[in-house]
Amino acid sequence: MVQPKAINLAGQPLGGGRMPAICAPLVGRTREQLLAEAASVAAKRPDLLEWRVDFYDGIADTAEVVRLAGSIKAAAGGIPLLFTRRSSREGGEPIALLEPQVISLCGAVCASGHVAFVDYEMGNTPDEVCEMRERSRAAGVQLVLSFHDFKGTPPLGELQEKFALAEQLGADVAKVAVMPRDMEDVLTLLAATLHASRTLPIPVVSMSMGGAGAVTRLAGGLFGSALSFAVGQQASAPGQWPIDALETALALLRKASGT
Ligand SMILES: O=C1C[C@@](O)(C(=O)O)C[C@@H](O)[C@@H]1O
Repeated sequence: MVQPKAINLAGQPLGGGRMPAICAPLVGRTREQLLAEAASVAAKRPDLLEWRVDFYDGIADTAEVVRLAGSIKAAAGGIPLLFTRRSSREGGEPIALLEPQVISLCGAVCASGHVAFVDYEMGNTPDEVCEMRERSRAAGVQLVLSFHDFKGTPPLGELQEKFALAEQLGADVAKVAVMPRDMEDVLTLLAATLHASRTLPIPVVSMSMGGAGAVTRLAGGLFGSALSFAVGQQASAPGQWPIDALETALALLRKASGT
C-alpha cells in the first residue's frame, strides 16, 4: 500500500503539499482575453493555471500558440502552467485539428519550456499516447493522462482500470472526471480514487462533476485526489467552486479533519 501523493514540481509539492492543491482554468478565446484572464486569475494565487487551448480561436497556428503560452507564463507571476486540449469527444470545444496535429502542437508547447504539465487523453491510441509521452519526457514536462465522462459514471472496476491504465501508459499524474447520475456514483468515484491513491505510485486527481459531485472538489483530497479545479474567472466544467470559497472551505475542512 502506498501513501496518497501530492503532485511534485522541481522537487517541491504543489500547493505546499496540501491535498488538494488548486488549479484554475483559462478559457479565453483570444490573445487579449487570455492575457487579461491570466492576470486576474493569477492574482487569486491558485497553485496551477490550466490553459484550455481548445477554447482558443487561434489553436491552428502553432507558432502563435507557443508565443501566447510564453505571454501567459509571464502574466502568471510564477504560477506553473498546465497545457490542455480537451477533445470534443470528452467534453471539450470542437477544433479543426486532427490528432497528429494536436500531438505536434502539444509537443511544440512542451519543447518551448513555457509549461510544466501537459494533459493528454488516455483514450487516444496507444501509439499516440506513446508519442505524447516521448515528447513531454524529452522536454521535461509532466504528463497528465486523463479520462472524462460527461454523461455518466462507469462502474468501480472500470474507474480503477482508468487510473491504473494511466500509470501503465507512463503518466506522471492520472486524472479521472465523471458525471454522477446519483449520489451512489459520487461514492463510486471517491472509492476508486481512494483505491488508486493507495495502490499507484503516481499522484491521482479526480472529480465528480455537476452539483451532486461538488462535494468531491472539496473533500476529494481526503480520498487521495491531489488537485481540485476551481473557478478563477470562468468555469471549464460544471460544479467547480470559486477559488476563494474553495480555499476557505478547504482550510475549515483541514482544521476539522486534522490534515
Ligand atoms: O479535466 C479537467 C477537469 C475538469 O473537467 C473539471 O471537472 O474540473 C475541468 C477541465 O478544465 C480539466 O481539464
